[in-house]
Amino acid sequence: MSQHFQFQLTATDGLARRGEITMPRGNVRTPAFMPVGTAGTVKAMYLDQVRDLGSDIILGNVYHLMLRPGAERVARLGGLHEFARWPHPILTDSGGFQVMSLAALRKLDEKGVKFRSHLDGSEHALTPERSIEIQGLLDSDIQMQLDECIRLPAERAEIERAMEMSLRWAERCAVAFGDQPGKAMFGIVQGGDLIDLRIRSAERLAAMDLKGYAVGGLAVGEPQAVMLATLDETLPVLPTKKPRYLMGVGTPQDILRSVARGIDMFDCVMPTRSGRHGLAFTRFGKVNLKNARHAEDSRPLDETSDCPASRDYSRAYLHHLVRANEALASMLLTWNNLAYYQSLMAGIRAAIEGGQFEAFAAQTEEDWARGDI
Ligand SMILES: O=c1[nH]cnc2c(CCNCC3CCCCC3)c3[nH]c(NCc4cccs4)nc3cc12
Repeated sequence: MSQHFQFQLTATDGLARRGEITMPRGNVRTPAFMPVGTAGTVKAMYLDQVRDLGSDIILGNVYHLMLRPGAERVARLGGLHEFARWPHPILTDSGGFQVMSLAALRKLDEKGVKFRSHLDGSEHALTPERSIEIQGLLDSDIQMQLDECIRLPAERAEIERAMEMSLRWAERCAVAFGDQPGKAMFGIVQGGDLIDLRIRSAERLAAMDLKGYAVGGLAVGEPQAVMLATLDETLPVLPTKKPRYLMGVGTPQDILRSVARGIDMFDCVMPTRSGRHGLAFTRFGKVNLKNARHAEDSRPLDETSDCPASRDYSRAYLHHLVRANEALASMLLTWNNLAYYQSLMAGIRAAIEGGQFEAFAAQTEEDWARGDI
């Protein structure tokens, strides 16, 4: 623990980095996968389980929490850590991305974004200043700037307008955040799939000397090759000694290939959301437990796992639970999927420490290629 937000690189292997973020509430081993804890909970999990799987940090969601129960109410109740009984680090998003994908009747301009709640139609406004204020009320350890993420494909003019506005919003967020030694505010690189705009965005954010940098505007419909090529061009422009966070990514393969390019932090709804839809991630690929072929398969998902959900329950039972739409299906498959993601991250961290990352990545991808066993 440290009273200040600090990031140390402890090993590198090619462009892959092993590091540690130290904060007052605890340390985050990188490369790190951050489970999505939307409204102060990782759906279908107890947070003690999430912790026991090796999660050092979870995500909190401004959009949901500002609408319900409200940021001021969470603050009155002691902040998000106290409210959700998660005493470890929390990274909160700005709320902007979800406004653009969930809210009704949105109006976005230089000031910020006005929208109506998808819950009760009430009017709300998110400005850079209000987003940082809300993240402060939640007592978030790592706060994200408000940005505008453009879905791809898009016209250059549109991508440039959103990228430039996101840079101005980064400045406003940095001013609103001020100087909070034990916390961090991360900027977000935008620029779509246009390399010159990506470089301009990264250079201007690097000049702001922020405590960490996210790469946004990816995993929004572009091919994986475009995402990876964008990382190849963007990451060299960002400071080496600051954490890099690739937002919304991704599949196990996306994670491996992004770590290989120098990404330190990931968040993705995939393991939790797909677990609720009957999909299991295993070392040998994905298993769709809705499929009738599992109806009499007495094997567990992975007998070598130390996670009970992966080791102790037959696929036949899991198939039955999924077909019966039982709550236990979501619980066991979310548990399995997060266990798999965190074991992948632990393997990645160990491989970088041992200078074996390339071999680890190749073997892992080969295991998946064996397909659905
Ligand atoms: O530029 C971006 N700026 C801000 N957020 C982004 C996000 C959301 C990251 N997860 C937030 C979580 C906060 C807590 C609740 C859950 C989300 C992205 N997600 C994706 N792809 C995955 C996608 C998911 C859905 C559509 S694309 N690309 C993203 C790009 C940006």
